[in-house]
Amino acid sequence: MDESTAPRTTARLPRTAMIGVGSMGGAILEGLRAPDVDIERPITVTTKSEASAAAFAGASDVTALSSERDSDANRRAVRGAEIVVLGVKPWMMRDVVREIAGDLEPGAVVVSVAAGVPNSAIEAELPAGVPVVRAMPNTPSTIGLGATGIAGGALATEEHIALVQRMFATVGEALIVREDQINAVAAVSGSGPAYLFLYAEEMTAAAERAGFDEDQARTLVKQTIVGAAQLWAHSDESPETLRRNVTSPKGTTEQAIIELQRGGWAELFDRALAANVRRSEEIERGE
Ligand SMILES: NC(=O)C1=CN([C@@H]2O[C@H](COP(=O)(O)OP(=O)(O)OC[C@H]3O[C@@H](n4cnc5c(N)ncnc54)[C@H](OP(=O)(O)O)[C@@H]3O)[C@@H](O)[C@H]2O)C=CC1
Ligand SMILES: O=C(O)[C@@H]1CCC=N1
Repeated sequence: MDESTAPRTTARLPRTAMIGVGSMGGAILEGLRAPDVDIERPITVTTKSEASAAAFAGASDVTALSSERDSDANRRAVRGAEIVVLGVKPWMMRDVVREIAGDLEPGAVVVSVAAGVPNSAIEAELPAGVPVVRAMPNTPSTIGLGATGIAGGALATEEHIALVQRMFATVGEALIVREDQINAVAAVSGSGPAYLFLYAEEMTAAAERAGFDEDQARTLVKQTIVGAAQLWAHSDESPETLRRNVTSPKGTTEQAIIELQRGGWAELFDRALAANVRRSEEIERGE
């Protein structure tokens, strides 16, 4: 573990509100709801639609409010919260921040997970002195295996950043980075699960073309990806060594690897990551 990652801790996380619990906010929420996570419960969450809030009906650990049913839902949710996690789309962020600005508890830290929204843009909509921290998580947070980059804004102290790191460390690895690295975190790990799922889709389709039925192809590919990932997780070896362990000299893997390397992966990944970062920069410019 890098020294900028936080150890999992047993200290209780304070009262938390989450504005927007869709794909990403919902993944963080599910991670935080794990029985071994020590957090003040209930966690208050808001959604736009009543249908999304209704999914939490009967839950004792989550209070869900929708802005469709209650136009004050977001303002109500942040009252009493020491951490406010904003999980709405980037282009909704400014309106939501303006909406809650007057109802934040003194000392509350505002955490945005939005791509392409700088801390300064959020700070500009808040009363003077409210600390803001950016986090760039990913969806495996839902099972406690997330990877999150964290960068404090101008008013965030080491304690604020440590608190946010502690929260995200309960749902995976949480690294403190510079804010100018957040777009690259989005490109690598924020979006990263999608690249792996694309690999799974393409590999499954190739397996079907090689003669397996859909179920067989899915089983072979899924178990290979999950097994290889677990093997890496349980090993001190580099991916290169683990790859070489599969690749017998003059064997079959070697031939496939030669073909794959002809695809120019280094340039391909450079281009993909650069396109991802460019999109964050466009969002930042309001495009
Ligand atoms: N998806 C990912 O893997 C990642 C996403 N992010 C960032 O996370 C943010 C959210 O993305 P994602 O989760 O994919 O988006 P989703 O559309 O899945 O979720 C958005 C959530 O916001 C809610 N919402 C919309 N408007 C309001 C409102 N006015 N008040 C309260 N809640 C509202 C929606 O409610 P309803 O369900 O009712 O519509 C939904 O719960 C984005 O800023 C994105 O950049 C960052 C890293 C990874
Ligand atoms: O695609 C997106 O914009 C978000 C940010 C990182 C992952 N998903």
